[in-house]
Amino acid sequence: MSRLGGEKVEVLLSEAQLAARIAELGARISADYAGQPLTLVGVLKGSFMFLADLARAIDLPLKVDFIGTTSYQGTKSSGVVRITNDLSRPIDGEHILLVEDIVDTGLTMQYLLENLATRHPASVKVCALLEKPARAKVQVPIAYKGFSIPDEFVIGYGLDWDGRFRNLPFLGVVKP
Ligand SMILES: O=P(O)(O)OC[C@H]1O[C@H](OP(=O)(O)OP(=O)(O)O)[C@H](O)[C@@H]1O
Ligand code: HPA
Repeated sequence: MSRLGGEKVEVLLSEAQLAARIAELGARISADYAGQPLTLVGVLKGSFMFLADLARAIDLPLKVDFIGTTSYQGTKSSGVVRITNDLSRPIDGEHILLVEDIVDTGLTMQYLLENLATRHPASVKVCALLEKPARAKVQVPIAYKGFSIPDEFVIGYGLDWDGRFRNLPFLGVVKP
């Protein structure tokens, strides 16, 4: 049995498409933050693979931290965002780039932007690999966006369905 666990999965974005776009995002971020102290904050768990690739595409002396959130059961947002792991240290005075796998309803990012603002960083911006505009419940400013995707529940490249499929190297959709 493969990492697909017997499910039929259609490729939405291939490894090559993801890599090409992440290289572009990394080059833009490198230019925009040149000469400034940058901290990437990965939103766990879904962003772990994107953050690993994005960090290597940024040619700056950056720092990395993580914050864990959860709000989904299966394919449904509960609407309640909970922090499961907090940042490891204070961020006052730092330029923070929140690195997120997907902005779907936008509720997770809205919560995090409000929460981090209370910690007095120099700036906070969002880098999201994916955005699902059709499902937005709140508008979130995404400074660096990889792809807009259709209203389908996607898996792979860090994103899960009930905890599974995070280790697919591409982004896919489960087919019935
Ligand atoms: O815009 P939203 O509707 O809030 O959805 C986006 C969030 O949902 C997923 O996280 P999840 O809560 O499933 O936790 P996980 O990252 O551990 O899978 C995803 O990784 C985002 O953080
Ligand atoms: O489409 C999705 N897939 C996986 N996790 C998610 N969290 C929000 N939207 C999604």
